[in-house]
Order: sequence, then structure tokens, then C-alpha cells
Amino acid sequence: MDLYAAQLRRWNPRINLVSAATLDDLAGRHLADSAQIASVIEPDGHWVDLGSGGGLPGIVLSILWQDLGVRLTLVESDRRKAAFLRQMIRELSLSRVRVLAERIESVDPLAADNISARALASLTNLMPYLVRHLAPDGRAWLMKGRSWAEELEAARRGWAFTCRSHTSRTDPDAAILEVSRPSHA
Ligand SMILES: C[S@@+](CC[C@H](N)C(=O)[O-])C[C@H]1O[C@@H](n2cnc3c(N)ncnc32)[C@H](O)[C@@H]1O
Repeated sequence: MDLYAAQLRRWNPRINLVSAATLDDLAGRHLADSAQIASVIEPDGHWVDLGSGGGLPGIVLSILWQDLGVRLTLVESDRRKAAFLRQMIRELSLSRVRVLAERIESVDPLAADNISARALASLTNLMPYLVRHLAPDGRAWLMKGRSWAEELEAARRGWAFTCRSHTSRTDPDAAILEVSRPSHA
């Protein structure tokens, strides 16, 4: 994790992986925030991280889950960020992790057992991605900021789904939304 943090700092000025203002608290704001997913769920099968950016939470989870049987796919359309992710996979010797440098909406359906997304889009705008890429009994773990309750209310107007909220361990006003069975309302 230290090596990953060092590389995030090194590459950040060139490709803006995280907001420069948050670099001082990389460990708490980004790494611990991403790692908390691993304390909420024990994964197996195929895990898909959408809009991985610099690897949050995808690379953090890949590091934590190296010894488990989980297979991870990181989807990131920005070519330079995807190159960074591939470099991290090589440098950290992460196995069973791949990067798709494509748009989420263009990738063939992934039938994921689990999906994560952090700082990617509003819950309403994430719904088509979940419908496309979740397996029928799959679950999504959506890392949401302080407006999560409003986002949930808005998404319920156009979509049917089951949702359970987990209070964030790094910000008591934020939440991880566990979403399953999404479909058009
Ligand atoms: C705000 S960043 C968040 C990155 C990371 N998840 C994090 O928490 O730091 C959103 C990322 O999603 C990627 N992205 C946005 N829309 C996408 C799409 N339709 N398909 C693939 N990647 C997308 C962007 O290139 C960007 O790297």
C-alpha cells in the first residue's frame, strides 16, 4: 500500500489522479476510505470497479484481496489513467486483475457478482451501468458523499432496486449504498 501511495503522489501532477488538495491526507481520505469496502463484504467471483481513476477503490481492494479467489476488472476510459492502473498491477504483482480502457456503456455486459464505484456519477446515472453489468443476483457498493439520501430519493423516482445504506467509517455523513436488483421503475 505504501508503494501504491508513493506512485499516486508521483504520477498525480501529470495526470491528476486525485485532487491535489487531498494529497496531504492520502491515507485517510483515499486509501482508508477505499479499504472500508473490504470490511463490509467478503468477496468472491468477479468484482468490477467502474470509473477506477487512479485505482480507488479498485487497486486498494486488489492489494487487500490478493490472497482471495476474487477476479477484478477495472473499467477506466481515460487512457493515461488506465496506463497508470496497468503499471500498478505490474509493479505490485497483482494477479487476477485486468484493466478495460473503455467506456462503461460500451463494454460488453460483465455479469459482475459485485460492482464498486466511487465519485463516478449520481445514483440515478449509475443505474444504467448496474443494469448492464450486474449479474442477476449481484450487488453494487456505491461510495456516496453527504448528499446520498437525496440521491437515493431521486433515483427511486425512475428506478426500482433494493438498497441498504452502510455509514461510512471515514465520514459519518457519507455512506456506502449496497444496491441490488436494479431495473426501470
Ligand atoms: C471523479 S473520477 C473518480 C475516480 C476514482 N473512482 C476515485 O474515487 O478517485 C471518475 C473517473 O471515472 C472515469 N469515467 C467517467 N465516466 C466514465 C465512463 N463512462 N466510462 C469509463 N470511465 C469513466 C473518469 O475518466 C475518471 O477517471
